[in-house]
Amino acid sequence: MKRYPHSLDLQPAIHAKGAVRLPGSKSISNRTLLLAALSEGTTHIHELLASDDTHVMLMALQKLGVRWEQIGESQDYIVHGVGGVFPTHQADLFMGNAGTAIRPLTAALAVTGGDYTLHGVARMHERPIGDLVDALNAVGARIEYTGEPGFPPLHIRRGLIRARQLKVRGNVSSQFLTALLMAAPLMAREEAVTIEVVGELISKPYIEITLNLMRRFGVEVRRDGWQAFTVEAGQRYTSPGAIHVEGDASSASYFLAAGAIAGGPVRVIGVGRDSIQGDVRFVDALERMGATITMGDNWIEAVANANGPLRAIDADFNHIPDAAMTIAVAALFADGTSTLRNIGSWRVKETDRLAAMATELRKLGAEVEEGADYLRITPPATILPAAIDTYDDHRMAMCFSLAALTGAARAGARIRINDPKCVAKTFPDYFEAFASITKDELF
Ligand SMILES: O=C(O)C1=C[C@@H](OP(=O)(O)O)[C@@H](O)[C@H](O)C1
Ligand SMILES: C=C(OP(=O)(O)O)C(=O)O
Repeated sequence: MKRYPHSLDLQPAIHAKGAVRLPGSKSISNRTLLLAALSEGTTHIHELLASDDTHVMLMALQKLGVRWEQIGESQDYIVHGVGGVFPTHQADLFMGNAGTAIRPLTAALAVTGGDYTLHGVARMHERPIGDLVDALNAVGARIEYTGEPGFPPLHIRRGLIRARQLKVRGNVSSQFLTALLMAAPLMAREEAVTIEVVGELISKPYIEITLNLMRRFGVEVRRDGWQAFTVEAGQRYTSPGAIHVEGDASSASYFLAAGAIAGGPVRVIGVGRDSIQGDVRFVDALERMGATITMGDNWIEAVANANGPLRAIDADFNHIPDAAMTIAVAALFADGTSTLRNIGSWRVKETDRLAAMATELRKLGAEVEEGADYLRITPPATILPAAIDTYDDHRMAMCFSLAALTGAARAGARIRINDPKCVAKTFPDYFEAFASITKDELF
């Protein structure tokens, strides 16, 4: 893994320009690993993400008796599927802070049966999982909390699943529905399984990623809008042979925003117009702010507004909660007050992102109103020098690097990023990639 100093001083950079090859998508990587493990046959995964979140999934699968091999030094892996039953029936699994690992694995392990404990870093033990546990225990799973009720660590024992109809709340995290969907074919051996969503579902595009990958592994899901999802009996995961992981669209957001803020063109390679990741819709927000976006099959490019600064934006960001953090920092460069709405889920992610974002934007001189589920950001006349705390949140480190661009340069401000190594959760080489588009103006 990368070694970064305790803090990183970013020199102001006037222009951002260049091309960046993206690391693999976290959401696709961890879903693909689990589906490949559960399926019949061998799957060749191309360009898996190398990061903390995929590492914990790979290690967990290994402990569960799933065989996989990395091809040389590449990010290509071969996973030998176990056909729906993990060989090891007892394991203690460390899940780091990876929501895309702990939630789907909890459902899969509760259904396949065995004696398992799942735990993570301190923050993981503050991230809710109660809606998923309730949904599973209601149909006969035996999941217990070994710490605070509603949160990991968890102890899973063999239960007797009687699942025809499951109900899950969708307003805290979409990952609970994703977890149940991925486990549903394992429950639907003899009878169809329907999962009903209770109340509002947030972060909807992530469910499309889940359904898309399940289909590629041979399982069709019938749906009634966002309310109910049915897996017919007798469907099994089967390997598609090979699968390629797209570049990460959330990771793309930092570079595209850099192009929109500081001239461009900045191109990201690895994700394009046919992406299955909802976060590619981040470009709609950048366009509304005045940037020019061009998309190819496998790339996206951003150029700044030629006629003046970025325009302020007032929009609902529920569909792209991760990339929306990038907009919050881009708002520092806009011509007025921006409002990011419907982002309440920020409070239960790597940190309380609403509070963290408000605190750190204020250090740079912005006026910030922090609502229960919104942020209103008025940029300062000039960005102040500041040491940005990152709260062990990779996205705080990555999006605040943008504060070192043009506006800051005029003020001569240095931006310090504390604890930059937290980017390892999804993008260990982030700061090298960021330096490459600002060339020798940074560091
Ligand atoms: O399913 C996924 O891959 C993800 C869903 C989102 O979480 P929520 O559904 O909790 O908003 C997102 O923030 C997370 O980074 C990845
Ligand atoms: C919320 C995030 O992660 P997780 O998959 O752990 O929920 C994120 O990457 O921004």
